[in-house]
Amino acid sequence: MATSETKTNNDTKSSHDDLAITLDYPKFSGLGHYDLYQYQGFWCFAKVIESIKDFQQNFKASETDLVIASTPKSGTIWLKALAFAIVNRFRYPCSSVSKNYHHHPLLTVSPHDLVPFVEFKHDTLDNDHLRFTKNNPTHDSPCRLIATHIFYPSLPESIKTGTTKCKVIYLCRNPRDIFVSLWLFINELRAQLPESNDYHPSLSIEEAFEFFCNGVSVFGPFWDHVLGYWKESLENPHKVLFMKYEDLKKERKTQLKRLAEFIGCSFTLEEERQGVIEDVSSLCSFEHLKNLDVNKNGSRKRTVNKAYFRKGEIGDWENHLTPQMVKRLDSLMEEKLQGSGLVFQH
Ligand SMILES: Nc1ncnc2c1ncn2[C@@H]1O[C@H](COP(=O)(O)OS(=O)(=O)O)[C@@H](OP(=O)(O)O)[C@H]1O
Repeated sequence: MATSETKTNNDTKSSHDDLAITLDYPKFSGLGHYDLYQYQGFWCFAKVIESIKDFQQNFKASETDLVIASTPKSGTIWLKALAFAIVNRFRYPCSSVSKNYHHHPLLTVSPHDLVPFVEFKHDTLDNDHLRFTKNNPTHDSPCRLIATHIFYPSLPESIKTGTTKCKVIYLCRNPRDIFVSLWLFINELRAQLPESNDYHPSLSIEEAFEFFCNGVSVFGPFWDHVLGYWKESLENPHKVLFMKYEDLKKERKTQLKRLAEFIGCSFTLEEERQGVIEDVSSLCSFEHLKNLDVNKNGSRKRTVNKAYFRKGEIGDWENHLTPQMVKRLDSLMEEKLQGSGLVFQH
């Protein structure tokens, strides 16, 4: 690893530690790289709490805001790309034969920078990372897009209960694949840290699984995360759209139409005829995004962009989980989601 990267990681870690000293929240150190703190019912990093408080206290939702919410590793980066492509399609055409196609921001900027997480402000390399979200909506781009992993009840009041028509799109994924993706991602982050006496090269799947099942995961417990948004989507379907990674994979066109309609910029019949939905889908496909230079070779402060594009498949859990793990996770989910009507496909 390059010295400058090591220094950045050290700096980031020590600033997390400094802040951590002042925190009065339940703490979990088992992940081995950064401690997790339990804030308003979910587990997250110290620095994130600072940003969340800022978001909760100072964010004022406007009519046209669109909040992309998700549980980590559910394909957030994909939904960010899709939502960005859909709301900006008149300004930035998605068809590769259009003469303006090469100016499309998704070709050169990570979706995580185009639609930033409000809680990861400290992790961006770009001081002006909110430049796209700051854009006032125009007739070309009807929405301001922001993203978050925080629990539904912790969203700012102006998003949840304000008189604004601000909308929330939630993405989740089956817990078996979420767990595997998260475990491998944590190990990817750990691999980028410098070695030290108390540093373990990787977190074993058994350890990580135990933590996950006990509810200790980044922005977990997983089941509380999904249930918060699920219940709100049932009570307030015009406010919260609940989407699943598996549906997006299997019924791409139907789900993109559903997404655009919810946002308030449905595809017209003429657009459908011209293949605009397919264009959006191809622009944001796993293979296409993964192979763009920015997503292959670019990086953020703590993470290389390629870590967000691993396999992009349904069912990779089969390569990692034992039958006993599957059984335990399934019965845990059955117990936690009982009576909610929420089910996952694997
Ligand atoms: N375009 C596209 N299509 C399908 N799947 C995709 C796409 N882009 C990313 N991915 C897969 O999504 C997983 C990363 O999830 P997140 O973006 O939610 O990660 S994060 O929470 O922002 O860290 C991660 O899943 P796994 O491959 O299973 O680890 C990515 O590979």
